[in-house]
Amino acid sequence: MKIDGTHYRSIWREADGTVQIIDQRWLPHELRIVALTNRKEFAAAIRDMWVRGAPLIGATAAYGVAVQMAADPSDASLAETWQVLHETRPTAINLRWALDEMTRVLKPLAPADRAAAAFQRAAEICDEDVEINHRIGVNGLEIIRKIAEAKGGGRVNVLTHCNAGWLATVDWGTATSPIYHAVEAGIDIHVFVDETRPRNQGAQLTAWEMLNHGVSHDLIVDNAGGHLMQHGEIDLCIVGTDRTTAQGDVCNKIGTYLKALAAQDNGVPFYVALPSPTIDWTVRDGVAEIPIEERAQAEVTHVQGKMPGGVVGQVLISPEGTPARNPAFDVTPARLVTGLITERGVAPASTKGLAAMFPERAG
Ligand SMILES: CSC[C@@H](O)[C@@H](O)C(=O)COP(=O)(O)O
Repeated sequence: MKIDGTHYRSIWREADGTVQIIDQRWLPHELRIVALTNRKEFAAAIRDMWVRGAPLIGATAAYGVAVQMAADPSDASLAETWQVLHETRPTAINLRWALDEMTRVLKPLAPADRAAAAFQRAAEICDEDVEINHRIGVNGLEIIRKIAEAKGGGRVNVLTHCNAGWLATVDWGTATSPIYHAVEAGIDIHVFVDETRPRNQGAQLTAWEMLNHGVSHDLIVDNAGGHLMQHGEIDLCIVGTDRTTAQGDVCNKIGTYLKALAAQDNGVPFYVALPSPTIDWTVRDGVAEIPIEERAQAEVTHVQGKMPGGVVGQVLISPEGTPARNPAFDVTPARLVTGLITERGVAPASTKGLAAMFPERAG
C-alpha cells in the first residue's frame, strides 16, 4: 500500500540482499524501517511485535530461516531455527505453517544449496500472501456490494477489530482488503475501527492505514460496538484470524468473540477474512485446542502514546502494583460466524464448508 505516494510492503528484500521491515512499534507516530540481519533479530521482531499479524509473522519467519541458512545451512541449524522461531508466538498458525513449508523445501537439499532456495521460497511466500489477500478482497467486495445495493447505494458501515490490514500481512490485509477494493469500486463505505486494547492495534495501525488510504472511518473504543449495532449503525463486521480450525472456529485478537456475540444478537453479519495458510486442519474445537498467548501485564497497566514534546512512550494507567491478566486472543465459535472470506470464495464456517472449499487439504 502507498504511504505518501511510495508503495510499501510490510517486509521486503533490498537489492543488497538485506531483509527490511516496518517496525510497527512506532506507528502511527514514526515510520521506522529496520533491517533484520540474524536469527536473534528475527525472533525478537516476532516476539516483541516489531512485526505482527498472522500472515506477516509467517512471512517474517520464512525470511528468518533464509537469513540463518546463509549463516549456517546445516541440518542442525535448520531444526534449531524451526524451534527458536516457533516459540516466539504461540497462537498464529501461519508461523508453524511457514516454518514447516521452509523445512519441507530445504530439508532434501544439500546444505550448500539451501540459502538460495530459502530466499527464493520466502519471496514466493510473500508474493503468494499478496495474491491471496487480493483474492480475499475481490471475494469480500461482492458481500459489500450486495449490502450497498440493498441500501440503494447508501453508505456501507463496516466494523473491524485489531489490525488485519496490510501491515498484518505482506500487502492488502485480509479484513481490510474487501474495504480497499470497495473504495476502488467507488462504493460509499465507512469503517468503525475498534481501538483494540491493550496494544491498540486498531487505534495505532488500522486508523493509520485508513487515514493514509483516504478511507472514511471513526475510531471507537472497544466497548462501543454493541451499542452501535443496536442502533443500526453497523451493516457488517469483518475481522481477521490468527488460526481457524477445521470446523470453522476462529481465533483472533482478544475481544473478537464479544463483537461476534453482539453481532448475532443484533442480526449483523459477522465475516472473517481467512487466508488458507491460517487454517489449522489438525484442530477442531478452537476453545479447547488453540493455545492462547498470554502477554506481559505491562501491556494492560500501561498505554503507549506520543507525549508532549513528541517522544513516544508509555504511561501507567492503573495503581502501581495492580496485577493484570493479558490473554491476547479469544475464540469465536463457528456458529457465530456468517462466512469465511477465503481466496477461493466465501465458505460457510463449518467442517463441510471448509472441506468443500479446500478438498485437497481437508482430512
Ligand atoms: C490479517 S491478520 C489477522 C490477525 O493476525 C489479526 O486480526 C490479529 O489479531 C493480530 O494480532 P497481533 O497480536 O497484533 O499479532
